[in-house]
Amino acid sequence: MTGTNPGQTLLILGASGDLTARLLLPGLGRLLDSGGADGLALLGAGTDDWDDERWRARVRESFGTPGERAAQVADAARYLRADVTHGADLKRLLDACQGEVIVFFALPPSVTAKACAALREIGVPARTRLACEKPFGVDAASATALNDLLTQIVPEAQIHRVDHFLGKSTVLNILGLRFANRIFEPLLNNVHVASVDIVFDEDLGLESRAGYYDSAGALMDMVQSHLLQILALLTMDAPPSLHAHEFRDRKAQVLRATSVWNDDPVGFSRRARYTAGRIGDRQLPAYADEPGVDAARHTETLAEMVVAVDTWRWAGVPFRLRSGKAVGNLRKEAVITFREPPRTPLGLTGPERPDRLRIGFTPDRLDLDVNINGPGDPFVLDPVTLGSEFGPGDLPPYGEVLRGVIDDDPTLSVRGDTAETCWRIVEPVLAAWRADDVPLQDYPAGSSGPKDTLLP
Ligand SMILES: NC(=O)C1=CN([C@@H]2O[C@H](COP(=O)(O)OP(=O)(O)OC[C@H]3O[C@@H](n4cnc5c(N)ncnc54)[C@H](OP(=O)(O)O)[C@@H]3O)[C@@H](O)[C@H]2O)C=CC1
Ligand SMILES: O=C1O[C@H](COP(=O)(O)O)[C@@H](O)[C@H](O)[C@H]1O
Repeated sequence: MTGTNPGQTLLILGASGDLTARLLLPGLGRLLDSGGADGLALLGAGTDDWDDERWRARVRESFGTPGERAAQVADAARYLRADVTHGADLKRLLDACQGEVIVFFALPPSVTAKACAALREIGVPARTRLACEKPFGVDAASATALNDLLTQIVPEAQIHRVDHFLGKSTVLNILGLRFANRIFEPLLNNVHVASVDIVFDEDLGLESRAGYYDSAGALMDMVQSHLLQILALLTMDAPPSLHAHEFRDRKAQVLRATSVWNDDPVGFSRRARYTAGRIGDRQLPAYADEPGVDAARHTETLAEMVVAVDTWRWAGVPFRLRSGKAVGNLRKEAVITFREPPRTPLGLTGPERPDRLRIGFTPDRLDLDVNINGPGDPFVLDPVTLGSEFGPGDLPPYGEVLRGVIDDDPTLSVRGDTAETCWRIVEPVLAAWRADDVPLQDYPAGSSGPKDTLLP
């Protein structure tokens, strides 16, 4: 144990996995060195025949260049071999924990469900927290079943459904942008806003994740989870405080009012899959030819859908959501496009483009495009862009997420009912795609995406 508080053990189920190595441990290392997790012990578990030393080497490698606090935790980390779907193995793991237990399910979703069923049988120590990765279920029914199972193990307040986008400082900056000044918030409604685009196009391809991704696809992987969370932050009413219950109530309200535009999933969704192509100096094979992919599944690597947020404030404004893999021109931003001014005085001429507020998620920026008088002739309009960089956050997203779990603060986790609501929003689109009512388009890796798009 390190630190001075009574202590907690972070029990990572799936210690040898990709999520643990690439995201979870680096976030933990930074959190430890910031002083945000004193007294934490680390126990890894998995089916691999590792010992403490092998696990400590993995932890150190993922911590990068740790400071003193993180190095201490790495040196004291322990590993136990276990099949986490077996109650007896889980009991052995829980018995090896000191202080309060945080169980992080860094497991394939089907294994998580089995591990939860086993935990329900054996019970867990008081105040145990459960941290579940996305995807949370595969549809509304399975999310409801998983919620039922989890709440038979611990109360809802001790369940953290992780969405690492909510730990991104740029995403959280939406709150400051909207609610810490008088400039933007009065304009964010259907009187002034024509449309909103939330786009997360990545240049990454499958990256050897067929085992998970081929049964998920872009709609489940990104839109159902992360992009709907961004939509909630952009559309919710101001919460009186950022306490978990108020913040999560506000998000839940707008998501409950959200549905496919015109209730028409065929007209207002698009799906596509990348073919072979080049991105920078990388040559990507067609998604369908990637190892582990079953081409007949028709898994989409790019998804688009348009939703309505049917509230007084937002009725009539289309929200276009899109995320794609292997896209050439990176676009990771939310763009709020304003309506035209009611009238431009006669005598002012020149090019006009819509006023836009752009919140960039990578790079982390804020840009406001507005029409004003430019240099030279004062009667000729000129579009200008006023921009600013958001400062970097103290912690990476998984550091923020882990801080919430360790501090027993569920603000940045997704509430059970909201997880189900998000499935309800996308289910009509999933059904239309399964019925083949929306054609699966192609786009070459490295291109800007499919021809038939719902984005302007
Ligand atoms: N990787 C990523 O970038 C992201 C992943 N996620 C989510 O995180 C979760 C884990 O994903 P990822 O790390 O990529 O998956 P991996 O397949 O890389 O890792 C899964 C881990 O679970 C272990 N495991 C499987 N079955 C058992 C079992 N019965 N008992 C004990 N351990 C078991 C595996 O060990 P072994 O191989 O030895 O069986 C492995 O260490 C998934 O829900 C995924 O959706 C979310 C966001 C990003
Ligand atoms: O959860 C996921 O997010 C990443 C994108 O998030 P980033 O923080 O790494 O930019 C995405 O690539 C991945 O497919 C998805 O599972």
